[in-house]
Amino acid sequence: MDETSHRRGPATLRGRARPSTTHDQRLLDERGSAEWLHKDPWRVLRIQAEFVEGFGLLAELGRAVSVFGSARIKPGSPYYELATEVGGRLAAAGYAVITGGGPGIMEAANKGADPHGLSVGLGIELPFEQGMNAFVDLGMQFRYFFVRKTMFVKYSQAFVVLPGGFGTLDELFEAITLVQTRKITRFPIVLMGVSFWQPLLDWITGTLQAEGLISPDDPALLHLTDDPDEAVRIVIEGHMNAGQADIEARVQAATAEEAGT
Ligand SMILES: C/C(=C\CNc1ncnc2c1ncn2[C@@H]1O[C@H](COP(=O)(O)O)[C@@H](O)[C@H]1O)CO
Repeated sequence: MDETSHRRGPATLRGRARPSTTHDQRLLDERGSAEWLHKDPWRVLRIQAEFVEGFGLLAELGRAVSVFGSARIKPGSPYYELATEVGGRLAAAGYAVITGGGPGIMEAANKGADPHGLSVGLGIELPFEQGMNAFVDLGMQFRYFFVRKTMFVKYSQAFVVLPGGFGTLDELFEAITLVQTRKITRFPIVLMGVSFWQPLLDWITGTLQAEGLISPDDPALLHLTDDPDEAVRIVIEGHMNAGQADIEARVQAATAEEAGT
């Protein structure tokens, strides 16, 4: 590294970006202001603590499915009832049901799950006061969206997505991207509410696929249904395939290890 460069972990800082002091200088030599306490590097510890608490809380969850959907859909609406149904059937099939812990579809899925199995809420701190919905058995309130999103993906074997707005679309497209890029494998994504999602699927095939922006196989990453039983069947089949693939991978690894010794 030349003299005009500065290395900070994996980052290279040159020219204007080069700091005028070192970490040691800032640690040992700075006096007075406590401003640094509010700066980003310090926040990393809070972020880290949130990961540790989340991993600790959910480590023994067992199999689980995350259910996403609008915070604004009210009890009594058909989508609320659908979410209650699918939450109940997933729990009866032995899956913990994880939601964002809020109102609307989240509350509906927790409500359906509650009498049959474990009902989980991963809430998010918002500018307005909002508690966990009344049907959450195991809950945690997160400060950071990205930490919370890691928990949904890490501790679920599938996502079920009901109609929603930006928050729901964000959660859906993150999951599709993770599956498409094989960061998570054998992970069913079920869209419930055919008339709501069909226009999006038409755009995905008619525009994204037609313009070569996704692979021809990609639209098949999404399953579409209005039937809670079919949604649960897709989840269970995906899970069984994942189990089979894991067994095959372990057999292959063991065979390779034996051959090497
Ligand atoms: C808007 C209202 C409450 C917001 N409360 C939320 N609590 C927990 N999780 C939330 C909340 N809002 C959004 N989310 C997450 O995004 C998805 C829903 O977002 P959408 O824009 O409503 O589709 C949901 O799955 C959550 O994970 C007023 O009551």
